[in-house]
Amino acid sequence: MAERLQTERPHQTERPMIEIRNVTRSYGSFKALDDASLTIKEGEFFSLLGPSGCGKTTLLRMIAGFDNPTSGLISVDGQSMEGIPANRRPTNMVFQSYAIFPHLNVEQNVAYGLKRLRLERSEEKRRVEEALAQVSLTGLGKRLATELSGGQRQRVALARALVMRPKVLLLDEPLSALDKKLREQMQVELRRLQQAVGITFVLVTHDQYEALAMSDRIAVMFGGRIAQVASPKEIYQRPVNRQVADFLGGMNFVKAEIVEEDSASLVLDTLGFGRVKTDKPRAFVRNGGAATLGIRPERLRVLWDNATAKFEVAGKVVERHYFGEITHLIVEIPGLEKPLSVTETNDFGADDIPVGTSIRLAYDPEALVAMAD
Ligand SMILES: Nc1ncnc2c1ncn2[C@@H]1O[C@H](COP(=O)(O)OP(=O)(O)OP(=O)(O)O)[C@@H](O)[C@H]1O
Repeated sequence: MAERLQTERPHQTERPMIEIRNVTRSYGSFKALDDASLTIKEGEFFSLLGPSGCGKTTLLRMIAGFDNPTSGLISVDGQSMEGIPANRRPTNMVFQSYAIFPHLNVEQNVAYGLKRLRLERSEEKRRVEEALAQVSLTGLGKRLATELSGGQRQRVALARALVMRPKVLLLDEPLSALDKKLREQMQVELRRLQQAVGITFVLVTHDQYEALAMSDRIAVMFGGRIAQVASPKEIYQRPVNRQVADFLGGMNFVKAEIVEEDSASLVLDTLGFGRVKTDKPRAFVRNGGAATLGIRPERLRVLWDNATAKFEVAGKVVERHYFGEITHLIVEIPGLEKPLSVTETNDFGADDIPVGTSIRLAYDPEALVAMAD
């Protein structure tokens, strides 16, 4: 396993590539970014994720040098970026609106930034060809930008950034203009490309699935502040609060009371799930005796016929929604103020359960997550 991971991420190291230290960006009294601190490692695919207006583009633009912090420090590859203009930074940015020149062909577009390096013609050609191969556009060099599909144009924009061999590639919602299917295909390609070239990628996105699918780590942001930085799996399975949990897909929230607490675990009393012991999240800040217990809809499973489970809750189906391969059931549980949302595959007939049926749901206590609010 360790060997496989190494080949998958040959370039990732523990060395800090980008350091953000107490960075604030104010517009008058409004803080678009509020005291953000973050370390992005060499070779990492890192995403800044959050709703519109949370400050993610502001942070990306300051790393690129298109904007400056009101206070705080940004360094890239061990060097402070203070006073260093965008074109002298070891970073390159790919924009949402491809920003490629319609009157130039693909090769000329890709070679554009290289001109100021005054390379030998043969070297320039070699680098352009290499960049086109990296984004699977070999053979399309003579095409005009206007003769390309949206996906191909996005690749030209990528090649144009890669040809400069930056230490860090900054991507501002690069896939948001593409349709769903192409976007999903490009997500896989972008991830592969990042692993092949080994450059540190920083992606800005408001799409949680995109961030989960592509990133080594994610920073989730709200209102100018970083709420959580962790791997996709940890962010999804162990969100630090309701806001993060909610933003990363569906989550059932159950009111709980803290009855015991030590450094690593919590014992909670709930109405629907009884008394449960859970891991204590790292950033757990006690807010009196109340807490929230969360469980993802897909971690609740329908118990068929006489099957039993060590951990189960019983209730009644009040709504059923069909989504092709899965069905969403809304299940009322005595004692719970809100019904539970359950996602079940249709392999066993969840799509045929009549509304009004009494059912039992199994869960793994490992899937229960405690949150402070
Ligand atoms: N030049 C400016 N003057 C005043 N406010 C600004 C300026 N630029 C950005 N802001 C504000 O700062 C906040 C953060 O903006 P930012 O563009 O970083 O958000 P975002 O998370 O990238 O959102 P989106 O996904 O919509 O691009 C927003 O409330 C925005 O209105």
